[in-house]
Amino acid sequence: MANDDDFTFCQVGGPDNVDAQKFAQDISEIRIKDEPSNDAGISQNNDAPWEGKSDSNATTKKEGTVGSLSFNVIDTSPRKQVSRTSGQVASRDGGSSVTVSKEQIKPARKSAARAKVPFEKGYSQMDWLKLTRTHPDLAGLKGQSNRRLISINEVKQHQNEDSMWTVLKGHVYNITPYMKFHPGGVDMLLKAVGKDCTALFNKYHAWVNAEFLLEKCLVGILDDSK
Ligand code: HEM
Repeated sequence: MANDDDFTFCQVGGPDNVDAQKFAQDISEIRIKDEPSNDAGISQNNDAPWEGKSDSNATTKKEGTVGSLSFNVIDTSPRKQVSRTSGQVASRDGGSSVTVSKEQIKPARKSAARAKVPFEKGYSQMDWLKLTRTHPDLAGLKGQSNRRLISINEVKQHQNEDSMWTVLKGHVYNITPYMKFHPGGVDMLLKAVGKDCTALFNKYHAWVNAEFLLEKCLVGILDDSK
């Protein structure tokens, strides 16, 4: 829209947006002659930048003119999950401005099958945090520094029940004590033993803060010079 008088704002609900809501209501009855009309005289459009593209999240967009002004009203009323943000919207001719908040529709998270394993009594994430705070040597360092450079060959040697090491994001961890606490189960975590598990880790849960969870299991830094 090249017209200098064009402006766009959102129609929203909520007690703190009475002005914007009233304004939106006042103009919501306006129809556009040339536009092919549907039942409500509303043109469906999904091109607002904060919209999701799925049908369930569809928003309505009304366009029209008042005097020399043309406008869009984008109704983003919540269908499902929403988050709120707020901001200032002003007409481009420098005229009055209204503070509105827009209902931002989050795309629903894809329902990938989750394979979380019910934890055994005493092996919840809370139990793990307690253990990391109280155990004197979870990594099994026996006084050695955890800044030591460790080769991948040395990591490969730690694949037995008593000592299971893995590499994650350049850090070498002794994950033996974490095994039964892993929410994805022991079998899954066993796939990490003796190798660099960064790709696997990111595939399943890149969001997990392993640096924090495994802080006390750090045995050294991967020496990738060889
Ligand atoms: C080595 C460090 C790892 C840590 C600290 C870790 C930690 C976690 C945590 C905290 C969760 C719960 C996630 C949530 O509730 O959102 C989880 C779940 C899970 N993890 Fe791991 N994990 C590790 C490695 C791995 C590896 C290597 C695999 C695959 C081979 C794996 C597979 C899974 C699966 C399948 C789940 C359950 C599904 C899910 O929550 O989405 N994890 N892990």
